[in-house]
Parts: sequence; C-alpha cells; structure tokens
Amino acid sequence: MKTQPFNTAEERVQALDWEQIKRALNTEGSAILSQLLSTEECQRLAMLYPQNEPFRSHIVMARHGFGRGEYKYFAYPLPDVITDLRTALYARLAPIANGWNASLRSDIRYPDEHTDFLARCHTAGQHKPTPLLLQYTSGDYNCLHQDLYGEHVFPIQVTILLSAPGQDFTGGEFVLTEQRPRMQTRAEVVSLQQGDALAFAVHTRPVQGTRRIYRVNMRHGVSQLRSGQRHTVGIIFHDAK
Ligand SMILES: O=C(O)CCC(=O)C(=O)O
Ligand SMILES: [Fe+2]
Repeated sequence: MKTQPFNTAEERVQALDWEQIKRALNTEGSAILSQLLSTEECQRLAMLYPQNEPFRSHIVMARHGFGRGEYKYFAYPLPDVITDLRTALYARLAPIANGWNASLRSDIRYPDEHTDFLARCHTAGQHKPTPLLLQYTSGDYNCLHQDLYGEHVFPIQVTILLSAPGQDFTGGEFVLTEQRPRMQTRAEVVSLQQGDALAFAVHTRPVQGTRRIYRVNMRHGVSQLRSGQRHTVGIIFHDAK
C-alpha cells in the first residue's frame, strides 16, 4: 500500500500546493489534486456501493440517457471523509471561484465557509446532498454533462478516482470539453491514479483572450470502460432541489 505523509484527508488538502492548483484552474479549468485518498480509504468508500443505508437515491444511467453505468447519491450525514473533504476543499476553492466571478463580472460571491454556502442553497430549497458514488463496469460510460442542481451553483467540483487504472479497470478515462464562443470544442483526457482527485469547472469558466476575458462552457464525462470495474466519488459543493 502507498504510504501517506499526512493522517487525515483534511491535512492532505492543506498540504497541497494551492498556488499551483489555482494557476492550473485559472489557465486550464482543471487541476489534479494528487493522492488525496489512501488506497485503503479508496477501497473503503468503493465498498459502500452495494449498501443502501448511506444513500438517498440510486440512478441507473441508461434509463435517463446519461450513458451506461450507475451511481448513488449519499444521504446526510455524509461519510466523515466526504464531509471533511467537502468542507476543506470548499474553503480553498471559494477564493478561486470568487476570482472567476469577478473576471466574468458576476456579482455572486461565495462565503469563506461551506456551511454558509450550504445555508444559502437550503434557503433556496436546494437541500438534498449531491456527493455521489459512481460505479462502472465493462462497456459503461458517462456522457458529457454538467452537474447543475438549481439556481445556486458553486463553479468548481471535485472527482476522486477510487480504482486503480490498468489493474482494476482499463479504458474509462476522464474527459473534459471546453466550448469557446464561435469556435470548435476542445477535448482533454485527464489521467488519474487511484486516490488522485481532479478539480474542474462545473459549467463555465473565464478564459483570458487577446483583448478580453470571455466565458467558455465546460462539460465532463467518462470514456467507455474496456474491462474491469471503476468507482469514483463526486464532490459537488451546491446541494440539489
Ligand atoms: O466517474 C467519473 O470520473 C466522473 C464522475 C462525474 O461525473 C462527477 O463526479 O460528477
Ligand atoms: Fe458529473
């Protein structure tokens, strides 16, 4: 098993190079957060999938035209490691999100603490938890999409790869697309290791053009699994209607 220099997921969040992450998010719209979870933490989360008690709902993607595969939304209270990561990551991402909104001339600002942003969501009727556990087997894929669940949107989300590529599964790559105004769509494939997370834009982000800052439209998805089984955790910071 890989050794982890820090004991808790929260300590690992604090130990990341946030200047570098901010630069990557601002220039690319995504940033890898290396080794956010240990192999054991990944396995413990993936093993929750067959249970019912930790979850509020179960979605079979093919029934909705979302792709092939399935996922379950966690119920409150979330597993401790998810709560800790959601709180710690939000606090680091909120200033970056505020920078994006300032660039895009939006008046919306995100409070310093996640509990205060959740209170805003809950007041607007968005009170269902959005963190989710996804499961893919051979042939499964996730169509390009945006995780919007109501009026209130935190513009950056995080996905953690719980399975080991090449070992637990093949294929199943994380794909990001960027649609620029009046231009063709750019795609990016992100390779992650087990325990790595990716922070990326939920729906739009600012891009510095030659003369001005413009807004690009982002989507994410997963290419088809060729073999094995792949689990991920999605951490979305707004709650759902
Ligand atoms: O399984 C993946 O890598 C993508 C999951 C996803 O769509 C999400 O976390 O919002
Ligand atoms: Fe998603």
